[in-house]
Amino acid sequence: MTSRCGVCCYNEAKRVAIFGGTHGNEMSGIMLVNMWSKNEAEIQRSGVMTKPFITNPRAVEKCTRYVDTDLNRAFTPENLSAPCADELPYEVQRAQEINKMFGPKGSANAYDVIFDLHNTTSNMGSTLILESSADHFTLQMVHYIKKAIAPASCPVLLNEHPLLKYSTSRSVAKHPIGLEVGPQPQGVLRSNIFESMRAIMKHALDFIELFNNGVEFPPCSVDVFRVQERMDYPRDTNGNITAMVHPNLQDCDWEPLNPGDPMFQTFDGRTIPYEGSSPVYPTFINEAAYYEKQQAFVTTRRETLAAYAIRKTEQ
Ligand SMILES: CC(=O)N[C@@H](CC(=O)O)C(=O)O
Ligand SMILES: [Zn+2]
Repeated sequence: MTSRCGVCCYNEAKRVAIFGGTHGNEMSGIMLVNMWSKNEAEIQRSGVMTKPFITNPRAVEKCTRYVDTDLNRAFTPENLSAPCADELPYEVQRAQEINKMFGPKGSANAYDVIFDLHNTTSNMGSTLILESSADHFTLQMVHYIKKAIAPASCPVLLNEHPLLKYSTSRSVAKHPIGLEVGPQPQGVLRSNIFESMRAIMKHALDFIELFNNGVEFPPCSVDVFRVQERMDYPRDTNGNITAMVHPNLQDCDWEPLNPGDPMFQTFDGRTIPYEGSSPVYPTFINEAAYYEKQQAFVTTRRETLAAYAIRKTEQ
């Protein structure tokens, strides 16, 4: 809501959750959430209730992405309204439980903010994932985090593509935000990745505390990478991949890929170039979990979003 003076007012963010283990083999987020569950001091802020929570305990137990189906695709209206039944896939049942605890999605009762901690095998660094360019609270938050961790960089991935957007665990909150840090192999804990995640969460919670204390954040602009297109590996008629990510592209997340640049390399050494008409910024390059999703990487375009000034609604 914009008031007459052009400031966007949002309610205080009193209920905040930090999700880990939405994917059971992404270790840094899981370890942080387990650590904070034992000792909450580090994530406590005045006037905020912050709940660390393991979203997919069975997958964590098995150290696998999921048991029956991807939990981070399961928060669809159909799944959330399906009659409860033991025959439902485990993650659909779990999505219903999470929706009861932290939602209901889209309602006034839902948690204010949910951070969802993920790790990627891609060389993406510390990436914040937004689901809406119209949420000025999260835009201001990522602006604050980017400034706080500079000169280290913190790219923002905006996933509001009509077809490529999916129904995430965090989407039950009023203000969902994903944190994706890599590279970290599946099932592996790397101290540098763990510490990067921890630092970003510190700044994110500091922002919420300032906001709740009545600080007004002035209008600002935020550079984001908007999801454009899913690029699959070349495949044969049986669906088997016939090429790999080209060495020139491997690990080059967020760097421009120009028309004609090498994209894939076939097993017999042939180069397959990128044939788009203009430069794009690839990310999630060679993410292990995306082979099954027919995705070698996703292309993005750079965009600058305008964030309105925000402050808390006066009670
Ligand atoms: C590697 C990985 O799991 N990435 C997440 C991204 C996100 O949370 O939006 C996913 O596909 O669900
Ligand atoms: Zn994940």
